Amino acid sequence: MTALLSTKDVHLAYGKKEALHGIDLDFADHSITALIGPSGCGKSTFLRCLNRMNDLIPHTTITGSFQFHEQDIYAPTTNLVELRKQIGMVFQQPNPFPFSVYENVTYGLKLAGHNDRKFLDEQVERALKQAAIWDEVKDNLNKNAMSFSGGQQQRICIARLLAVQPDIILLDEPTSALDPISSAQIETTLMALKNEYCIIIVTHNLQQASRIADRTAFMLNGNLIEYDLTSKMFTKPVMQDTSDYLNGKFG
Ligand SMILES: Nc1ncnc2c1ncn2[C@@H]1O[C@H](COP(=O)(O)OP(=O)(O)OP(=O)(O)O)[C@@H](O)[C@H]1O
Repeated sequence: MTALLSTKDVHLAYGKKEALHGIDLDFADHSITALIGPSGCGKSTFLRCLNRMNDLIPHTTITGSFQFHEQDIYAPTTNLVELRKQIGMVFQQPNPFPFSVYENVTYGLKLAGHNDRKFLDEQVERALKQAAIWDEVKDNLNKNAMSFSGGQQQRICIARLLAVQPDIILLDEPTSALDPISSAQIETTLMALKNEYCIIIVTHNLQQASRIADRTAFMLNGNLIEYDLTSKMFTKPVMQDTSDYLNGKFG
């Protein structure tokens, strides 16, 4: 596998408490990787390392290597705004800005200095189509994004991220606050997006991981226990802990 993003020996401590104990994970382009494991095992912490969201948490120490496009994500010269454009994040609770759909999707582009109306219109349509929400909002682009359903808001947030053409999409339990139909729509959207992006998703939903992820990483107590093709891990896990977790013995 050729890795777009490669991490080695990642340790993270919140104050004196170490939450990640040396994680090595490679992520391929054009694929979905799921991070699974019981509550508190460090999935979200690890995910947030990938676009330096943990930098915002005081007293956090991070060591290890994070190579992305042959660049060290934690190099002092890294431009964080640019990094978070290249490695965007979708959260558990949909968090559109309290503006129109159009303003949400053009937000990052305008920040980057794009003002040409035709260009912005094209990008809005492209991003909303990629996020599979265009048909539902195309006649209401000036409506407040927060007036849509939770599932629609989540897809608007995905479109907002896609507008700035990221390389990697991080998702932290993006469907756990949604109803089953909205969750299924997001899963279908992600399956289509993986043809163009590297997608990394934290999920508690093992069925979801088995449905959409090419590879799955199982974490436990801040350690990476097993990482493999999802089809293999879910049928023939190597480690006993993985087998026990997948069989519902804990977690
Ligand atoms: N901001 C923080 N400050 C201190 N400790 C934290 C912080 N965030 C997480 N932790 C601790 O780090 C460990 C890993 O938490 P994390 O949220 O990454 O796990 P998780 O696997 O994503 O859990 P969940 O599935 O419940 O979201 C836990 O012990 C948690 O209490």
